[in-house]
Amino acid sequence: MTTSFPHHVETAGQAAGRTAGSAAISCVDLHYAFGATKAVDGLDLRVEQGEVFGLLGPNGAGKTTTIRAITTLLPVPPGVVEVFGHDAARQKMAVRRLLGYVPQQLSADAGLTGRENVALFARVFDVPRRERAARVAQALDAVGLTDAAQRSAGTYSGGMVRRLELAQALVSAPRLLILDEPTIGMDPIARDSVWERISDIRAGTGMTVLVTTHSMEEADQRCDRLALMHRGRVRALGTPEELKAELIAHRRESGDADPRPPSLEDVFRHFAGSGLGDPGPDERRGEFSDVRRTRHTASRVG
Ligand SMILES: Nc1ncnc2c1ncn2[C@@H]1O[C@H](COP(=O)(O)OP(=O)(O)OP(=O)(O)O)[C@@H](O)[C@H]1O
Repeated sequence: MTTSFPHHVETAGQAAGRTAGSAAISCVDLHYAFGATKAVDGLDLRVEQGEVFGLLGPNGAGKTTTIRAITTLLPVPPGVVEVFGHDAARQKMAVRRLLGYVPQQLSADAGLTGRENVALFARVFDVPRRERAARVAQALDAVGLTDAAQRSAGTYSGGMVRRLELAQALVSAPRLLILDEPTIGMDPIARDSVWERISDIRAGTGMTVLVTTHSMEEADQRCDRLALMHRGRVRALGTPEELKAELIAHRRESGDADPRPPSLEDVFRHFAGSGLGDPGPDERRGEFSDVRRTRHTASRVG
């Protein structure tokens, strides 16, 4: 991959508000409830600059709610969530300018071409008009969609749709990329292709990545550190190897003589009381309509 992806350039105002050496993401005692449901219940989280950080947990653990708080889409009190030192309550626009977000819901429009979809995001994210065409072309190139850019997104395979959504998130050259289940509905080849694109871009820009996934293999292979969420809190935190070592130590202390080296699945079964596993029917390359079925559907996709 030869694409040189642009680095995020801070304005003077952004730089002034940023704490030197700040974490990419800091959440301190984050709470969020939907009525009586405590979706996030005292979450502490620190994601360092430049790492690929995996947020794992069973359905309903609070991962998406946490992401929505970080992306300023849910209201949080001042002083609780910071992104590169910017307060998500007081400096919403500064936070939004720093991040690219690929939500679970489809964000590509089937009726537009690939290029039009990315151009739309360039406008929404305020990429300067004179840079737009070049940045859209770079983003499409970075995800390997240049040749398909003139085709309608409705003709794309599931893997191509996800790469298109990645291009949409990348067109603003984010310092923090947030991916909510980026490879759901993809076969292993399409999955690897998405991660290779992300890895290429990170190598050029140092971009931080926060990802949620139900795939243990993805978490093990792609993430520098992981947090396991359960019932709105972080229950375990560390590199995949540290988490496995923690389970071995726990087995030793509790007299459990299981001689098998633990897998991440074992770690999560231990901390969350149940396994995570991949959602079943997604191990195939889907068409646009399949992706739509396997993910929550954005209302603007017909
Ligand atoms: N808009 C909402 N209204 C009411 N309850 C909600 C809403 N969004 C989330 N919840 C509830 O909050 C809790 C946490 O949900 P959340 O979507 O954050 O979990 P998650 O870990 O992302 O789950 P999944 O792996 O299924 O995506 C769940 O009990 C969920 O039902």
